[in-house]
Amino acid sequence: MSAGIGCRDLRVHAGGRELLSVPELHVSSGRTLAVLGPNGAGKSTLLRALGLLSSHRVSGEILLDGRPATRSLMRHALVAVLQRPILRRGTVAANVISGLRFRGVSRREAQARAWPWIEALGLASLAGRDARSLSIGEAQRVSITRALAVGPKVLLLDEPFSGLDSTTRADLLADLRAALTGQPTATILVTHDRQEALALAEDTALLIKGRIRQHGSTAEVLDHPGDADTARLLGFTNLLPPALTGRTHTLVARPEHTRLVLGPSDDSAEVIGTLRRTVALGVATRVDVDTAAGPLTCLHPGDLLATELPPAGSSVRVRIRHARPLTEMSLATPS
Ligand SMILES: Nc1ncnc2c1ncn2[C@@H]1O[C@H](COP(=O)(O)OP(=O)(O)OP(=O)(O)O)[C@@H](O)[C@H]1O
Repeated sequence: MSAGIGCRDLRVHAGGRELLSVPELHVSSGRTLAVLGPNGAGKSTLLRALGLLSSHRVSGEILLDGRPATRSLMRHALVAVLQRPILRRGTVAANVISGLRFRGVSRREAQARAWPWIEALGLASLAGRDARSLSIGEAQRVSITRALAVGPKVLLLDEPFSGLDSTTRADLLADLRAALTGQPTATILVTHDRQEALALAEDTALLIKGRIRQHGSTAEVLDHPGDADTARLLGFTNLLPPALTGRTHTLVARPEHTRLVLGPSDDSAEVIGTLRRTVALGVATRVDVDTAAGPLTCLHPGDLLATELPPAGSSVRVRIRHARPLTEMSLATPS
């Protein structure tokens, strides 16, 4: 019996169509899985189905510690944190404690158990504040602290960082990762942001059109797209088919690894194209190039002077560093 949450032959239907089909998935206690996918991929559908929270037609098995989950078992095991924090009236401390109180823990014990989490998540100075006066970032921090204080077997996070500014998000991600380390919680983070997957999750599953296309360690999955859809999702937006490169596989590359060749060069790995447009982005300059096999985007660091770049319509050479072949990864669940 494997501790954690999982599913077998999970299918979800609504509105006369299949929204999700996941033959097998398992997240062990103590590990975090990021489910990364574009809008409409089925991420929230998967999360709700796993938590037995779905209002759609669901078939298959949801497993808690290797056994079929019931609603009552799941209610005790699970805490979910959603995109918009829902806080109760009262102070920050009262909100953090409320998760434990809701589970029947006495006030005295709830306070004793919640306080270390209030301190660990940096909320001590806000503990007496009215929760309704908090910023969205502070409110989400309270919501996450309330979830952690419960010590859940399963923690489901549905894009909880998406409304936060980048600094607040980075801080909360780091604090959450530190707080989860060593805890026997199986955590699933739904996100469309690969930086969040990198910051929080040891494992990542790529979900596209209701199917898991890749699943493995986060570092491996994020760097090894298996098809054009996953390449786009992971930021490898430049596709180079064999006809363009002479290689046996299609290669993919990130724009930041794709540059115009601005000086003389006889590098045989270059690609020929026509410069379509140049856009100054402040910290970088984007150059769009049309090739015989489709468009390529180059990203040059800094603000390139117009005089350094050839005019639109010029024939240009493009050099690609760190191109990756599209290679199917194993869909096996990581241990
Ligand atoms: N009741 C319904 N009937 C038909 N289709 C539905 C229903 N509810 C959701 N869907 C569809 O299911 C698909 C998956 O939705 P879901 O909210 O799970 O995606 P998501 O990956 O979480 O997207 P986002 O990142 O935009 O929140 C979408 O195409 C959505 O339109």
